[in-house]
Amino acid sequence: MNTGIIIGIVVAVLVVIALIVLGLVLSRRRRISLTDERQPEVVDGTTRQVDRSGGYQAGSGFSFSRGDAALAEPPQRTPEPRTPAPQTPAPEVVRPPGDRTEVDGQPGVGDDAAVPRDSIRRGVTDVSLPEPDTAEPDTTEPDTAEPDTAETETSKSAAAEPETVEPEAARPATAPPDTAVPDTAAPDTTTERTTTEPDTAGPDTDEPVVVEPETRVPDDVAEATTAPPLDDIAPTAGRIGRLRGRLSRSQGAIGKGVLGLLGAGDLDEESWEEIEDTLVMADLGASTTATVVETLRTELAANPVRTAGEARALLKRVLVEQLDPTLDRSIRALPHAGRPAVVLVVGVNGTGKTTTTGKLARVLVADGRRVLLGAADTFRAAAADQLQTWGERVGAEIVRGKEQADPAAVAFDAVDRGIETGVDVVMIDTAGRLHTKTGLMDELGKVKRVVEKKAPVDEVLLVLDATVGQNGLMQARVFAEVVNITGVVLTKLDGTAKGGIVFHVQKELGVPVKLVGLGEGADDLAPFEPDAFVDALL
Ligand SMILES: Nc1nc2c(ncn2[C@@H]2O[C@H](COP(=O)(O)OP(=O)(O)OP(=O)(O)O)[C@@H](O)[C@H]2O)c(=O)[nH]1
Repeated sequence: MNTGIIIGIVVAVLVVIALIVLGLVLSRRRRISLTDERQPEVVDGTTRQVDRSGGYQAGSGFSFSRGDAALAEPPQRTPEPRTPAPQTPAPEVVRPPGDRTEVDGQPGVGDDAAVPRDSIRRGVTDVSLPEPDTAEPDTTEPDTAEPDTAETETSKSAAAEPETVEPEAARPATAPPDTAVPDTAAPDTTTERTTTEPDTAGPDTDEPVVVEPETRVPDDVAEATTAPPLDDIAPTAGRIGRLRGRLSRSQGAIGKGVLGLLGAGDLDEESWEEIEDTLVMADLGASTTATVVETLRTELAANPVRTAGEARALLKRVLVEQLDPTLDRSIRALPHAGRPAVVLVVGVNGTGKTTTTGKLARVLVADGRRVLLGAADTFRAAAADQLQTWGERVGAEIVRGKEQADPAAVAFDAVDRGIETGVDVVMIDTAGRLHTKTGLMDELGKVKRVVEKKAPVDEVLLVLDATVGQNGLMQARVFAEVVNITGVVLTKLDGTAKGGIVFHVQKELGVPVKLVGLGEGADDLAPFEPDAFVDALL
């Protein structure tokens, strides 16, 4: 055969083979796969929370609502869609100068505190609780006084500082669970501060750090090996019923004590006095006690009870009435106007703010919400560590600052970050403060004002320790003056016979008790429901 013909045949065969291969490749590319091999695209620190809830929704137990204050301000930034959270590490939040509150012509946070921030550290945690004396003279200057000038000076001094922008980015962004982040964040963040930031005067004013454990992990495999295991969260519905036994001490006082007397038949004056004493001892407060006794006397005069059951039903009705079941006890923790809800948690030290913040975050996560925690308790490094652990257990991101950093700056950055990442709610844990330290209270007021430059604060939860009784009320009054409290959380009800404080607190403050802490366990938080609560007491 002619060589030319052979070459022609070979070329033709090669062309045919090439065409077949090309056809196969093209047909593969066009094929639509029905299996999603890219699940990790929606897995990050925040979407994990959604996955985690797995359709598990809170029942009627906890009630969440939208804050209406938000309607006033339009959204400043369009939040990102929920699922696509950043895959790449977002090591530190660095705000452009224009974003900082301190260049808004407003006073610098902490500038009017009685004790300057850059002086010796305030020993908040060392002061015993509670301190009933509220008469400490206020030597603090008004908010709007000096701060501006002082700020300008500190800004200048900061501007003079060398801006050695450094290897910060190379530092692993994810703090290990038990590592104190303040230490890792400490030295180099100062160099990242812009010249107009609030408290550049001191070395302690570092930029808040975002800790988002899960978002650092690129894919499922790595996540499985590095992310801490997430907690199982106890069902949120019907908790107060399940935790009923935790109220046993109060139960003995109010329930058994008063019921025993009521069921004893005709009551003489001595018996009524005993009932009154029992209620006062249980911390119902003089006014509520008087009303309860008066109502019981009237009701019993008209319709004497014949059985223990009737006595119980009467006492329950009278007590529930005192708790005003019509009050709105929903937690304003739902996003609105394209922004996350902002919940501020305040109270003196040791009442259980951090614990409550963590517990509530769990409930929200269980409800399928995306939560960001702001550790604005910068007075106590352990508080931020504690909160971080809570966050890691449920997969919530946390923004924290170095110890002694500006709490308002941390709170501001937490809200900013929450808006940026499109979470549902930002919960800010503040430092424990004593109402007798007026400067500290000023600072708390500022935290709220500064946050409100970014987004309205929807809920201010005052955490009160039920075991301190009446002193808690004094604290509450001072807090109510500084920040507009919208709800009370009564903690440690499991450790006291004075469950009656619930009545007193609500009547005194005119603010509903919304949540109760019934133990140190992660899920020992229950919504306050007057009917179920009184039921548990009796
Ligand atoms: N028994 C009981 N203990 C609680 C409850 N809530 C909180 N605690 C405990 O109270 C202690 C103080 O709680 P924290 O959350 O650290 O209090 P805090 O208000 O954040 O304290 P500071 O950070 O110092 O301001 C911890 O040991 C908690 O476990 C509760 O409902 N019942």
